[in-house]
Amino acid sequence: MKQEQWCVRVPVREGEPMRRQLLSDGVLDTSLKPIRDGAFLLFPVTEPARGTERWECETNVKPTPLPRHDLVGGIAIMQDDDAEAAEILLTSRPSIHTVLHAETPVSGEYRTRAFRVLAGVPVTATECTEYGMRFKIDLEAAYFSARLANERQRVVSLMKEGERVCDMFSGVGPFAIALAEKAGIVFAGDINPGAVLLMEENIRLNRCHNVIPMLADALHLGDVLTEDSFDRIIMNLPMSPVPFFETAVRLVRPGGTIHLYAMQEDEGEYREMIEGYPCTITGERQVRSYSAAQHHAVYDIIRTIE
Ligand SMILES: C[S@@+](CC[C@H](N)C(=O)[O-])C[C@H]1O[C@@H](n2cnc3c(N)ncnc32)[C@H](O)[C@@H]1O
Repeated sequence: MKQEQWCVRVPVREGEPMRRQLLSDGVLDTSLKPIRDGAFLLFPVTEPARGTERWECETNVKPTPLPRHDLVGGIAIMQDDDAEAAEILLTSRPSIHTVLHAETPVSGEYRTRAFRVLAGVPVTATECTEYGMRFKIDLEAAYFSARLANERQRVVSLMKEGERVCDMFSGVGPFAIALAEKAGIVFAGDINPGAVLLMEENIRLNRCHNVIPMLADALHLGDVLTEDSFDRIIMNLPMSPVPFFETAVRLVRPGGTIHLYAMQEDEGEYREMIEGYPCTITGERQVRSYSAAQHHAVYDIIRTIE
């Protein structure tokens, strides 16, 4: 049977890194095998994005297509409430211990979701690895997205050794722990006690002696941390960053950088707000698509040297 499929094309020698990246982005269609086309490999993906193409394939479709899912550590998350499909998924992927159905979208102050167990071990906790780091997570207790793995590495690549960093909305600590590799010190705060507990475990697990976890409302960080002292600020609360931007500008030193994450429909939606401060935007890029209308964007911002 012939069918059309969205694929990402890469030279064969770049196949494995691309497979890992697509897997960590949660877009690799694991129900289909990669396709060899001369010197290239085509990886079937579950959603079209920049750089994907339509490809007609006929011979490599496995008999039972797997249901669509996101993978976080040993947990598969299905949008469909289909226990039969969940069992198929569980039995065909030995690394999956639990299949969950997301009953609500990401919501509330803690940015969490409610889940129901469809198959496997009845837990919402798991461990995942990202660029050699290990993270304990509990999907119902605290936010975590594996789709930001490459973005965290992009920020690491921009850093100088010994930087003083503040992660204002750190969750279970993936940014703080990734950046700790180069930073002198990272202050990492979150308002969710469950997230801070997991962050403490992850700091221990990854032996990051330079990360200071804090149970803190980001609005008040300016009262406890030294103003004008940070080389870099991470602001990953993309649904509502505006009330916190003033604090970020207070904390960062002149010439230091703020990475502001924001959910937006059109490019440049936050430019006017940012330009109301003594700041210069040095870059704006799309990190990932979020829904048909919105994408998760990052603005790289430098505090102006007056
Ligand atoms: C989108 S998550 C980002 C987590 C983490 N940076 C990551 O990439 O996985 C936003 C986090 O901000 C936290 N949060 C929400 N409001 C906050 C506030 N006023 N102060 C501190 N943290 C807050 C939530 O609990 C949540 O863990």
